[in-house]
Amino acid sequence: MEMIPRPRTELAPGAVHVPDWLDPGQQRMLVRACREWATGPAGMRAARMPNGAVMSARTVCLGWHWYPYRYSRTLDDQDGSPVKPFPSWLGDLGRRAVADAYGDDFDAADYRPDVALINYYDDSARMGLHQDKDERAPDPVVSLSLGDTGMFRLGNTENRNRPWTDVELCSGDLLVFGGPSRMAYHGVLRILPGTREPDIGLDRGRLNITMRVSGLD
Ligand SMILES: O=C(O)CCC(=O)C(=O)O
Ligand SMILES: [Fe+2]
Repeated sequence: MEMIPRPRTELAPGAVHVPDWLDPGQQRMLVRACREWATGPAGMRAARMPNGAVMSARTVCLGWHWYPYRYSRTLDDQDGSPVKPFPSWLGDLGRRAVADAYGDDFDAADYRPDVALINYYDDSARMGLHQDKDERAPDPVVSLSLGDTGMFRLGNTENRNRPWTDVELCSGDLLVFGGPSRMAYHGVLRILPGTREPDIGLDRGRLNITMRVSGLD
């Protein structure tokens, strides 16, 4: 947490950054949960893109398993085992996140995320600009950051060029992007090693949890 409070910011219409949304106890609890989800079998892996390139972030999924570029109930690009369940408490947290970010602008009570992607970034990992577009529902994406700060870029919905807004996502920060920003290109430019604070049980690197509504059944 910073000494100088960072303001809550609307980065673009429908994209709201709420710094320090999670208190240290909640962050610690989430790190513990991520550790459990990351453990094998069917643990974290670096997804392979259709062109053969391997992502530098490592990912584990809950509810629906994502691999480039679709969702499945089974880990088709790993051992074929069933995806880990999406816990209802995580959905509750996602609903509170949308309610806090949007206030009355969106009926958060109806927000029912059924997918989470947990990404782990080591010091050199990044994530190229992309859209989250394998979901079939228009609902917002909820993003929670833990550990080292990530330099995040929120672009426009048309292409990977400007305009964009760069923002540091620090441990405990919430970002919700929905509405007119739901299809915004976004990515992680770099990790700022050694910036994690407070002690939440993550010695290095950055965790990011995104919750989404798949629109699948
Ligand atoms: O790590 C982040 O902040 C973004 C992750 C992301 O964009 C994704 O998982 O699709
Ligand atoms: Fe994304």
